[in-house]
Amino acid sequence: MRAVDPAELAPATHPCHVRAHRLKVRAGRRMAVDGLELRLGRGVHGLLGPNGAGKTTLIRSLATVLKPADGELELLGQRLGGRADLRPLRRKIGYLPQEFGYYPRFTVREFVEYMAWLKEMDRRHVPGAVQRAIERVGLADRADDRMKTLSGGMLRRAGIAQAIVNDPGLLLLDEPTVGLDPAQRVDFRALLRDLGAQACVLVSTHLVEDVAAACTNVVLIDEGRLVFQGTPDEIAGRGGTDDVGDNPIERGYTALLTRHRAGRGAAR
Ligand SMILES: Nc1ncnc2c1ncn2[C@@H]1O[C@H](COP(=O)(O)OP(=O)(O)OP(=O)(O)O)[C@@H](O)[C@H]1O
Repeated sequence: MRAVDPAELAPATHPCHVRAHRLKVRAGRRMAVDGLELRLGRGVHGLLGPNGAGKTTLIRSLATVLKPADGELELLGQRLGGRADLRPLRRKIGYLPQEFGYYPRFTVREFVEYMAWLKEMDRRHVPGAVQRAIERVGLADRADDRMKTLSGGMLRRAGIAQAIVNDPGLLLLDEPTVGLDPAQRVDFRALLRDLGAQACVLVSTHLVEDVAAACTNVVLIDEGRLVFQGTPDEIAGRGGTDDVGDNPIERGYTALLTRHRAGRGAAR
C-alpha cells in the first residue's frame, strides 16, 4: 500500500470550476468549439478572440444552453453528459447572454425576481438577494421603474443583476460592457473584481481596457481552440514593437494570433 501524501487529503484550495478536454460544440452546422482544452478556477477570466472565434458558443455551452458534441466538460465539479439532471448545476450558474429577453412591462425588481424564481431560489431569500443584486449594479434608484423605460446601459446592468442574483459559483458574461458609458464601465470593473474573489467569472470582451483593469487571467481562443492562457502581463509580454496594436496587451494579442495561425497553416 502506498503512503498517502497529506496534501491529497486536504481540501482543494483552488478547485477547478471549469474543465474542458477536447471539447467540441456545434453552432448550426459549424464546429465552433473544436477540441478546446481549458481549466478555469476562481478569479476573473477575460475571454478574447477575433470575430467568429467561438466565444459565444463556448459561453453558451458552459451555461448548459448548448450540449457538447464531443469531448469532456466538467462544471463546478459536475461532469456533463448522459441524462444527468442539470437543474442543481444551473442554480449555481449565472449567465448574461449577448442579447437577453425580458417583459418590457416588468419593473427591474420584477425582472430580477422572476429570474431568481426561474433559478429555483429559496423564496425566503429572494427579496433580499434581489435588492442586493440591484444595488451592486447601481440601479437601486430605478428598481421600481419598468424595463421599457431604461437606457441600453441600464438594461445591461439589469441583465448583470439577474446573472448575479443567485451568488453563482460560475458567472458567464457575454460582452457585458457593451452600451455602458465610461463611468459605468469603471464601476463594472470594480464589481467584476469583487465577484471574482468568490467565484469563477468568465467575461467575453473586445475591450482590452476591461481585460487590463479587471481580469486576473486571459483566455485567448481562435477557431474554437485555445491559443493562450495567462495573466494580462504575460499576454502583454508576448508582443513586440512591430506587432499591430495601440497598447502592450493588443500587441501581445496580435502576436499570439499571428503565430498561432502561421503554425496552423503550416500544419494543414
Ligand atoms: N446559429 C448558427 N448557425 C451557423 N453558424 C453559426 C451559428 N452561430 C455561430 N455560428 C458560427 O460559429 C462560429 C463561432 O461563432 P461565435 O458566435 O461563437 O463566435 P464569437 O467568437 O462569439 O464571435 P463574435 O466576436 O463575432 O461575437 C462563427 O463562424 C459563426 O459564424
